[in-house]
Order: sequence, then C-alpha cells, then structure tokens
Amino acid sequence: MKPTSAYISEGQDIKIPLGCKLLYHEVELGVVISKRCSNISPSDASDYIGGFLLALDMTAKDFHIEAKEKSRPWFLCKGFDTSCPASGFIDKEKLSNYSDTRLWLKVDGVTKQNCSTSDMIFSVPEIISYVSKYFTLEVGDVILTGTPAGSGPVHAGQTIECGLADIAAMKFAVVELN
Ligand SMILES: O=C([O-])CC(=O)C(=O)O
Ligand SMILES: [Mg+2]
Repeated sequence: MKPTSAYISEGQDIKIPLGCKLLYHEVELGVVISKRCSNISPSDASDYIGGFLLALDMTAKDFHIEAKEKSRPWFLCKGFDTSCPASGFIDKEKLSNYSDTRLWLKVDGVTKQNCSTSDMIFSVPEIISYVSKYFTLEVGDVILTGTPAGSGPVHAGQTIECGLADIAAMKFAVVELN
C-alpha cells in the first residue's frame, strides 16, 4: 500500500528516505480503476479498467529486508514520500495491447530492466480480480502490477529513465532527503 503522498510526477525528485542506505528501483505497469467494484471475476475485470500509468515502485530495500525478516508490514519500505513516481494517465484505448507491451528502465543511461508485460506471472485481469476479493476498489485507485527482473540500487546523483513502449517515458533524479 502506498499513500497518495507517495506520488510524484516528472519535475519532482525521488528523495532517499531518512536512514535508508539501499534504495531500489522497480518499474511497473499501473492500472487505474474506473468504477467502484468488489469481488469481480477475471473475465469481468476489463470493464473496470479506465487506463494505465507508467510507475516506479521505489523501495527502501534495507527496510524491506528487515520487514520480511521480522514479519513486519511493508508500508514504510514501499510508501514513503516520493516512492511512487508516475506518468500521466494513459487512456485504455491507447494501450489496448497492455498484456504484451515493453517496459524498460535505465539508470544513468544503462539498461537495468527490459521486459514485456506478457512475462507477468498473473495477468492484469487476474490481479484486479484477486485484489477486489479483499478490498473494494474505488474510482482512481491504482494497482501496480509488479516489477520484472533487474530491480536494483540507485544512489543520490543518479537519474532513472523508464518507458512503456512508445506510449510513455519519464525521467527522475534521485537526491538526498535535504
Ligand atoms: O518488492 C517486492 O518484493 C515486491 C514488489 O513490489 C514487486 O515484485 O514488484
Ligand atoms: Mg513492486
């Protein structure tokens, strides 16, 4: 879970959270919900997709490792301020092939993540259906669908660039908190 205060858009910087020594990038396809829904089947899920976002699930990996070891919640390691850099809204008509679209990420110009959304373990409709069995989804809710291989560290002074096919691309600087 990420609070809405985690969102940033291009022009804002990714800030390393207090005490974090290992910040990881995760490029992800985000799905934007268009209608309130609960307990829907995978076959009905596409009726509830309004569109998509290109997003980064920035993760304080050292906090994440500790949370996993101690069976603690992930809210802090995934939800701190600036942990969700996001593109503008991409209408679903513009991304009809969302289940086979290239997602890529570079750090200082070097490719770190590059995959097709067809490699996802669970499809977007399966993910929406699963989440909706536990949480009522509201208009404008965003579900990040998981990151491909290659997630890794970024440091202050580096630049992350990422893209979704030729539909969206964005660039963010990583900076110290102050
Ligand atoms: O960081 C993790 O372990 C889980 C996650 O967000 C992903 O796979 O996208
Ligand atoms: Mg993730």
